[in-house]
Amino acid sequence: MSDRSVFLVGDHLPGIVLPDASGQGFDVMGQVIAGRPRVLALGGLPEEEAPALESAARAAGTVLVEVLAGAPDGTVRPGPQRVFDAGGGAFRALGLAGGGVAVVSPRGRLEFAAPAGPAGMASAVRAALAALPSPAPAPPVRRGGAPVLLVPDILEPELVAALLAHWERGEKQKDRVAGAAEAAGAHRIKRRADVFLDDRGLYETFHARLMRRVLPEMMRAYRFQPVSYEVPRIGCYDAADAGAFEAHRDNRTPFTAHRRFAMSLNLNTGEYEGGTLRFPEFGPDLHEPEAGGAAIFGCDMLHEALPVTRGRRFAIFTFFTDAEGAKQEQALIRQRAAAGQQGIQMR
Ligand SMILES: O=C(O)CCC(=O)C(=O)O
Ligand SMILES: [Fe+2]
Repeated sequence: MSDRSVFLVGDHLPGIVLPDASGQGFDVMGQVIAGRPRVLALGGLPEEEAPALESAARAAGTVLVEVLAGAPDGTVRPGPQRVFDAGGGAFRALGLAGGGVAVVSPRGRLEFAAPAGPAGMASAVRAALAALPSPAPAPPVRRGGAPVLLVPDILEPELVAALLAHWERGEKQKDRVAGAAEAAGAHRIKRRADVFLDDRGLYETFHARLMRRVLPEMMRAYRFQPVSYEVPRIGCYDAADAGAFEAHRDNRTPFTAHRRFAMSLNLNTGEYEGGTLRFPEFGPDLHEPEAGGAAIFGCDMLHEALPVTRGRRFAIFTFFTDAEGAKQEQALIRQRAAAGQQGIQMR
């Protein structure tokens, strides 16, 4: 397995199917246990501690799984689920080649990974259990709302800071909307200063996060697999400018018809007032993912970014498309090139 298959904390995990003691496949991501935290003890637990740890895991609403190096041993015993990873692929993919504790979040992400040897394994499992978020108070019953996918923690704070610095340095495009016909009224609709993400290194890191943290969520929620997305732009809505993007759909011009899903990923929160996202066709709910998290929604949905009334709101935006949309988009790019308009060049 190459380095590319090593998952970082925060990445969405694919199916992890390993044989149990009798050789039967057990999927750590399978529907029988998905939706609960799963605590993986890679390297196994001391036999005398395993039953108590399993009870503690169960009491915490989690599933404890021992992942053992070596082939299935044919011994079925009470205690935690035991699975076998003879090739060590799961150990390496989780970044714990030498063993340790990994936690898979209810959402299906690698939430935590810490190396531990046999002597420290029991206390590492206890520490992981203690660090799990406590269960939410009475959950709300929803009877409406927009079909918008909210994905937290896509970008880590360092990457957010680098993107903000890129905006500071970059050439600002003010109030630009796709399509000449709308451009005249652009300032009315959109009051935002954008900088394209045209730095290759930053783009590549951003791309890697989308691949691991956004595409699997879009597949699960919408069964949609983008084939491409527009060059992302970092936007600033400034209260000084009554920054806002009034109600619109994202695919209603010849220049935007190829778009299928929009992503609006916040780069800061708590530093401005207003600036929330609203889908007026679906009621008054306001959406504001925490910094590093995004709202992803279909491009046919009417939406607006409410005016920023204090401070500045920063976010990064892109639009995903499918194979058919990508063809349309390529045709547009060729038309523009023929008319002497250069696209965005990566630096
Ligand atoms: O500010 C937002 O979150 C939405 C931006 C938006 O709708 C757009 O760029 O088309
Ligand atoms: Fe939009």
